[in-house]
Amino acid sequence: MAATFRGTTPEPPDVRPRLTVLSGPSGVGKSTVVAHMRKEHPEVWLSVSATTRKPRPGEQHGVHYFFVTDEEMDKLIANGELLEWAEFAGNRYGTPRAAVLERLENGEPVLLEIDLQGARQVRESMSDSRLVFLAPPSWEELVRRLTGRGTEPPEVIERRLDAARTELAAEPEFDVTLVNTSVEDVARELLALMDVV
Ligand SMILES: Nc1ncnc2c1ncn2[C@@H]1O[C@H](COP(=O)(O)OP(=O)(O)OP(=O)(O)O)[C@@H](O)[C@H]1O
Ligand SMILES: Nc1nc2c(ncn2[C@@H]2O[C@H](COP(=O)(O)O)[C@@H](O)[C@H]2O)c(=O)[nH]1
Repeated sequence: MAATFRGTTPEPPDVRPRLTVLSGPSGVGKSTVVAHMRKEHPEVWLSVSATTRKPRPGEQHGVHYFFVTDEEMDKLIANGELLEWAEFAGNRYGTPRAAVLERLENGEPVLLEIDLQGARQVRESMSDSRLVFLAPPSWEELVRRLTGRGTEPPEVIERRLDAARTELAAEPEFDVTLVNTSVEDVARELLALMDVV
């Protein structure tokens, strides 16, 4: 486990946090790690976000995201239905509040995969949450992964890399950093942090 952790492994908190936030720059591998983890541990509940982004090939409404219009997103925000929301690289994203609170009330492990702005909002509103930063092994590898995924045109990749500079500088704000060198190792470490294994 020590191979992937950076910095000091935190002391266990007095009360086990049940809400885990996974954040990190676009393309670092958040979705890949979460998918790997949930293949063997489907009991880890991942919040499905709402977004104004258009679906990528293969993405399904209600599975990967709730794909909404700008007007629908306006309403979700105005009605207080989002636990947090942010604009990221030209699109808006938000976490539906009710589903998260319901799972937490049932004592289920809950995972959010969101950007830095959202992570900061959750830290303010849910003080017992644990914030995990997923870091790339290097800047060059991050660029390679984001470009190699082939889902965004060059100008969107540039916007995401601009955001990545800010996100990487915010690493010290997080409780734990995991370096995504190996998907299997990070998935195992995340499960351990969530007390799932
Ligand atoms: N440890 C790894 N080694 C090599 N490639 C990886 C690793 N983890 C993820 N990848 C690859 O990097 C690319 C980006 O991964 P992924 O889409 O999971 O990133 P993400 O952080 O969820 O991005 P976004 O925030 O844009 O949604 C994918 O092509 C994925 O296969
Ligand atoms: N603040 C929030 N950020 C979110 C949410 N859902 C996803 N995200 C983050 O947005 C970027 C881009 O995602 P992509 O699917 O378009 O590549 C990435 O960092 C996600 O983690 C959310 O509900 N709130």
